[in-house]
Amino acid sequence: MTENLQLGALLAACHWIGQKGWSPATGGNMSVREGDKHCLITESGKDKGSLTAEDFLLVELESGLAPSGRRPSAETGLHTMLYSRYPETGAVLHTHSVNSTVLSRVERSGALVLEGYEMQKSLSGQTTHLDQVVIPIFDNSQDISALVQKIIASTERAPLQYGFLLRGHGLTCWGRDVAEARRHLEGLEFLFQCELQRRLLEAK
Ligand SMILES: CSC[C@@H](O)[C@@H](O)C(=O)COP(=O)(O)O
Ligand SMILES: [Zn+2]
Repeated sequence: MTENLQLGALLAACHWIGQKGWSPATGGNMSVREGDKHCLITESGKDKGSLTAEDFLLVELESGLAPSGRRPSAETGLHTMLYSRYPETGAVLHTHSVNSTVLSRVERSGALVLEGYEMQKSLSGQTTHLDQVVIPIFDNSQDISALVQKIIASTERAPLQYGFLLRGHGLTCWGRDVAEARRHLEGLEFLFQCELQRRLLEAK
């Protein structure tokens, strides 16, 4: 296998995520596309803030299995679903920040709607604070296959863009490459913090 040129950028992103406190206690998982049929994803149970290249496993998109026999992330199915259904996806970041965990519970509906923020433009394709950015929220489940099926069913109503929240669990976001996925993560986390503070201050 030739070297994946995105892996260095992903490792740097994982270390940055660790420093931000967005993947505490082994939470989170990260991956990059490796051609049409594979991705490289974090091994299950690793501390995501101190990963090395050896902690990434080659996984088949179709089966979700690692030919090496090692155990990929418990949430591999969410990554392989994104690479399989959205061929432009090049990198996926799943994190467990306090803000994404809390906001996904405070908002009880099936989506977080963000509007009025200049930083919405950190998301590719967004050009104005006047538009609405809709981040779907799916109820958390330990049955990742069932969760993937629910998410796929929801895409018939609206295709996924940028990211989605799992209630009480965290954020999964992606991009065409690591740099874009990282910008989406940082932009969304900024927006989540603004939205939580706005709701707190405006609460009667
Ligand atoms: C710290 S428990 C978190 C896990 O259950 C899971 O949600 C997670 O994000 C990390 O799982 P992993 O199998 O290491 O990829
Ligand atoms: Zn998780």
